[in-house]
Amino acid sequence: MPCRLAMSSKRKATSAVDDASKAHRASRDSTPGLASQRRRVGDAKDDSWEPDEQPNVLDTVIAQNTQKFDISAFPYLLPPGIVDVASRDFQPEQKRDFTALRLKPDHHNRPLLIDGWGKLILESFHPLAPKVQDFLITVAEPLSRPTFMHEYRLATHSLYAAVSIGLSSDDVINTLGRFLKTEMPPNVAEYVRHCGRSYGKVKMVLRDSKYYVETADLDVLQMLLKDPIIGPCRVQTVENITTASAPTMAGLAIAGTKEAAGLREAAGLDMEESKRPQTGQRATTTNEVYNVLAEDDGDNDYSEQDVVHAFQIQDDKVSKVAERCLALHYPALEEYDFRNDYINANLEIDLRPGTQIRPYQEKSLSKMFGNGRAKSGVIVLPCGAGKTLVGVTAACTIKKGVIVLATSNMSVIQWRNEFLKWSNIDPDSIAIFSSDKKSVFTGNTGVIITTYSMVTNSRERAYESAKMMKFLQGREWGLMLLDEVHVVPAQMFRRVIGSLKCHSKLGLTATLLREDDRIEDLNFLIGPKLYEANWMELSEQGHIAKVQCAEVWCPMPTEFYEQYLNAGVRARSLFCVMNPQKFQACQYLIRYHESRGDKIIVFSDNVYALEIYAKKLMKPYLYGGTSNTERQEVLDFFQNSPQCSTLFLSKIGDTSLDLPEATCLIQISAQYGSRRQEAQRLGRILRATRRKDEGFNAFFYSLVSKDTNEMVFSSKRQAFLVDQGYSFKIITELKDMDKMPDLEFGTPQSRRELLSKVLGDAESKAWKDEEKESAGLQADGNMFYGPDGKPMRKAPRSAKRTASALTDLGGGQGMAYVEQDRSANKSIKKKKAPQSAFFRKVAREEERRRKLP
Ligand SMILES: Nc1ncnc2c1ncn2[C@@H]1O[C@H](COP(=O)(O)OP(=O)(O)OP(=O)(O)O)[C@@H](O)[C@H]1O
Repeated sequence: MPCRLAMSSKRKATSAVDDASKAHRASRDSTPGLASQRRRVGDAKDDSWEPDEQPNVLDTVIAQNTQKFDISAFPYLLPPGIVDVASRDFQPEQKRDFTALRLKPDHHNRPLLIDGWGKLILESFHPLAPKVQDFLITVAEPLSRPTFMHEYRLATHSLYAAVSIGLSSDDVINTLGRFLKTEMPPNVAEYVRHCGRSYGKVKMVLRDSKYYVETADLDVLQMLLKDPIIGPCRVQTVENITTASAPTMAGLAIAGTKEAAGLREAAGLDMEESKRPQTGQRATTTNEVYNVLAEDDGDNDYSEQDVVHAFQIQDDKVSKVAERCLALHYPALEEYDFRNDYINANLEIDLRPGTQIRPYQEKSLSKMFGNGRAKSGVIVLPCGAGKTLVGVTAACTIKKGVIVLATSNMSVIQWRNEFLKWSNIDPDSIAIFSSDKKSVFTGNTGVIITTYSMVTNSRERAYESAKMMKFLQGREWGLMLLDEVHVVPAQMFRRVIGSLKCHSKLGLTATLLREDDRIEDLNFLIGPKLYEANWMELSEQGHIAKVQCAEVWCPMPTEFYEQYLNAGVRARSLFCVMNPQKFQACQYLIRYHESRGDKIIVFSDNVYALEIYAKKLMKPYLYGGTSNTERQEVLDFFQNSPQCSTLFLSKIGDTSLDLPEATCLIQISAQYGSRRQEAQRLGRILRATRRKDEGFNAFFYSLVSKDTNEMVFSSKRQAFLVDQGYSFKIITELKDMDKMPDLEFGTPQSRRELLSKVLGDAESKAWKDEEKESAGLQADGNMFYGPDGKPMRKAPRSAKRTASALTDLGGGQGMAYVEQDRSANKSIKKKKAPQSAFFRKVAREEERRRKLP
């Protein structure tokens, strides 16, 4: 490590400082697992000041009021926007009170503890831990997996997922019982049994382009029909309820992967062609459906187990019905018996013979195809762990029409390339529907790759787009692949689910996170979480890079801090990022890592700061306003030239950027407390090609201005990564930084000049440049995220214009062009020559070299 942890003796005495520090501590304390992770920093045996170990007024108050403390009575103790300490730190403590539990005599041989709320704690250092972990990942939801203790929770969805792959409630209870240090609490056992009983009773089936709710249980049918929400969603046709013989269950099959080494052939792959389900016999049309069906039941040859009763629901009510079924504890399963689908055309697609599926990819797919059918749900793998290949393999297994939804045009192209790379699909069978390109596949069926915004666009469409949408909506798809599926719960994307008819859906993401509470909605919009990989395990195995994370505290010079305290909320972030000591830390770290041969990405959300930093340090930079050609040029240069070791990136680089050369990341400004952005940025260095080198480590530095809101946000941002097992070291001082030659802003005079420049620009330029960023992003079809981390369709209100590629501006690409700020466009036009000082410098140097004799 280039840095030394050192004691910061200075503590400013202003009340504002105390507030900020308190806020910081409170926020840290409010993050589950964080405090313990922070303490691990102490393992470094330094004598550094540790925030967790300082006496905290809040802790004292809490300690004195353990039984009766009501945080709402003390709102002034918590800074606005911080989750209250009482509910995060204390109530869960009560829930995790294990004192009443009786340990089994041989408890030391067992690695698992459970409380009365279904929370499980695994000793991950126990010899049995790997086995238990495999089981837990099937039946429970991982909450936090730091080095020594893993937390899981038995949740309804995870139990449903377990039952769906053939585990019975008793299997779950007995297996857990074997691993537990204590007896299983009876209420938890009852809860598991309850989930087992209701699971699988209701199914959502797509047949002949119509959606049906199916059940074999007449009591459940009656309940659903009488339900005030589900009842009205029924399609009132002559044939209200149909009764059919139940389709036979088939064995496990991951078809289409037989050529792929590494993917275990599952039992029953050579499944018999089972009988096609008979199509519906008419049952009755009366409102007293239940009674009549009951009579019918007695009259026909079917036993209750052998028949299913179904009623059709309106296409646009599918997610509403699914949501309600879940609320009634009868989740509507979406399972696709693709082997017995004789209606939809087969797609010629198989994995290429050389394709080697990694074990965790195989495991995740086995959860999807666990009972011989394709289950809808979500697979969570870390950034760079190969979600695309998982999606491609699922498509090769189902072998029916596939629709892929991606977040940007760039991602659409990447998906197409990955399909061609991993599978033997005919290139003509892949179509693209994006703002840049529209193509169709030639055969009866194929793969179509599009963006969320294309299929949710509610504006009047160009003729070509409208035709394409009709094509998408007018047929059944075997599989819908939803990339970055965490965006789906946004109101505008929900429509996608209803408007496209798919037999199965697979959501893929690294960060099943939203700052709102809508992530749970994926359970009925897509399906349960089927698999979530362990980041630390994958980095131990070399599939993703090992990363050392650090938060570098950068004190602010007094004159900057005064301005910071007097500034409004938005301008404060400008002073934080323009803090000259932060600049120096960034300069120091770049120099250090360049000298080690690292390739460095510096991330700044603030485009004004991005430009100033990059120009001063003579490095290339990219932001939303950079043209596509220059963007490609800069990326190629960064990847291939030893002359370029550092690249400055705005948030356009957060996702979908494959830069395997990058080994170090420095974050100077970020989007408030967004946990997802932190993880996505870390993802840029997880794919480092050098990850398999002996002793290799990538580095992630988050630079925060000390005693400011940045510290609070930083703690919140890290929470997700800490739960994945990363620990952030706190660096309070960079060794010998002030002795570094050419250190910028080393004199009071230069700092004063910087301050007056920032003050002068604060009102105008700084924020105008954010508009440029937004414009560029919109042209790219990327998502915006608001201060709360929620995805937004449009640029923030301050954005005045939409820039795009010239070809798009003709209106034929299905994108509307709005120009409201003409002067801003002029400034874009002016910038035809390379904007980057770095490139100008390279050009000058080349010119000089040419002139040399
Ligand atoms: N089984 C595999 N064998 C070899 N290479 C693989 C395998 N799986 C994935 N990869 C490679 O790993 C890299 C990352 O894959 P991919 O882009 O699909 O990751 P991702 O999980 O989608 O990342 P992000 O979340 O950052 O978009 C790619 O270069 C891909 O080709």
